[in-house]
Amino acid sequence: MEKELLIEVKNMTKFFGPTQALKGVDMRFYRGEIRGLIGENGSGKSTVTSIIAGMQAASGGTMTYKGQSWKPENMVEAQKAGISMVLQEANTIPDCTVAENLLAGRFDEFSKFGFVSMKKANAEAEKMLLSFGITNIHAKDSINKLTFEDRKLIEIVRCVSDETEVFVVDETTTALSLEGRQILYKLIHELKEKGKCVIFISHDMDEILEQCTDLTVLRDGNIIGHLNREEMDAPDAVQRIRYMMVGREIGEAYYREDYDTSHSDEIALELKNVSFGPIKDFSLTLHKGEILGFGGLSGCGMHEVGRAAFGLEKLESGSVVRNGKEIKTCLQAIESGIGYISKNRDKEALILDGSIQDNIVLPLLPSLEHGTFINPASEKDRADKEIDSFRIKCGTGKQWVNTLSGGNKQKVSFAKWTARGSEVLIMDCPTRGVDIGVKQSMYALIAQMKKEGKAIILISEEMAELIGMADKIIIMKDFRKSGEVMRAPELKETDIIEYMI
Ligand SMILES: Nc1ncnc2c1ncn2[C@@H]1O[C@H](COP(=O)(O)OP(=O)(O)OP(=O)(O)O)[C@@H](O)[C@H]1O
Repeated sequence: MEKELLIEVKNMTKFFGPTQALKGVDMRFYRGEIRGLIGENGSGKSTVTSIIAGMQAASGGTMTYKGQSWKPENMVEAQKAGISMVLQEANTIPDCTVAENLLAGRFDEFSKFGFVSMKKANAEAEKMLLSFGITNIHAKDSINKLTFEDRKLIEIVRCVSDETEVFVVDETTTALSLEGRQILYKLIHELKEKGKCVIFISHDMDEILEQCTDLTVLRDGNIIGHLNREEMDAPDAVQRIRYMMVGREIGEAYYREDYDTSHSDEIALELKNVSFGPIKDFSLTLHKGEILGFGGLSGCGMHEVGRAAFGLEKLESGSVVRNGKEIKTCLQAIESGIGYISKNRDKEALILDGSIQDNIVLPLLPSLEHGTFINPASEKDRADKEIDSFRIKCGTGKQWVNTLSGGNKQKVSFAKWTARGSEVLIMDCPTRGVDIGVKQSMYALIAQMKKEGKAIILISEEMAELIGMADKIIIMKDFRKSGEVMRAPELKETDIIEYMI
């Protein structure tokens, strides 16, 4: 059957100053498809989709939507016309309830004589949540109290309505919990069945191959090619897609290949009977040369443990200890050689209105000081070294972080701790949003750090990442440790899931 064309993009270009993000892109999107978009960090995926969704204008080219010329002024216009997009970064309105977030811009529907009936609004919000199968979040909940992962779900619920014709998901899965991912997958398949179009951006090849009906590969602002479902099922599909993405062969070796779980007896960091909020009496010991993985479902407490280990949580009792000293603040943590890559990249990991260089050198400034003077040349050298080794796609280190693509921002939040030579690294979803080539280098770097005797806490929603990298995996459930497994060739995801549910 002939597919019905929904959106056509012709010869689209986009310039950001000297950077050309799109170099004459042609694309067609049809009803009833889940179109994957894949490509290295900075290849133009978010740029092209954000233009379709009205967030910014193209520099050149044309678009049609349902056969008519399409040039939206803003996201609201696009959303009203049926095109909505979930962004990579957190995008909920703080200090409001879940209902206020979900119904923002729609309160007229629930008001009479200027008075809003919150009862009706809350009932509507509750209905929306239920229709997505979300039962653990409620209309009256404060959005501030929700986890990062649950706030991402709220964004999805807000974006999709009966009127949605095109739903763009920009690298969202890695921000969700494992349950959140299932809700998203169910949703996109329902939309496909209803003849809508889903544009699905992801760096996870397995996810793309499982969920999408078609795939488009971008590289450096160009479309490199398309694959249909049959081509995606071919035995050489993964190799072919990788080659299209990076323009060279990428080896299979991805995670650690060794099974050596030995480490020094020396303790690098200890959490001793720590209690705060729902976490009660939690202890852990991290040794030099050890990679300690943490996994679990949404709200299991693993992200909170990472924060506490970096001095970000106010403890009710117990202590965080490194080298015999208590760590009570993140400043003390940094001074004692601890680094922390937060999952909440834009809010906790980066100074968005600052340069790449400033972000990278900030934690190591004391080591660059000569008296009261900091040599600008050494700042630049240290930053340039990290920009090179992480292949951060930018003009110069002076470029502001908020102009980088999502994956390139993630590289900066990783690079600032490697530049500092942190002895203990707490990584909360460190490879979030980075492409396969960089992921490979990050994993190699983590394995190298272990060899150098550095101590690593790896918190991850990716079970393959935990199995592939950790010496020991601690599984959490309901804010407690529910299980523990050791690295082994025969270790499978099901061995971990058993302790999660
Ligand atoms: N506001 C901006 N100012 C300057 N450059 C920008 C801006 N937005 C995007 N760019 C640049 O445009 C290029 C394409 O970025 P885009 O976000 O589309 O990449 P992407 O394929 O979505 O990457 P990722 O996988 O990392 O999310 C990058 O080089 C990026 O730095």
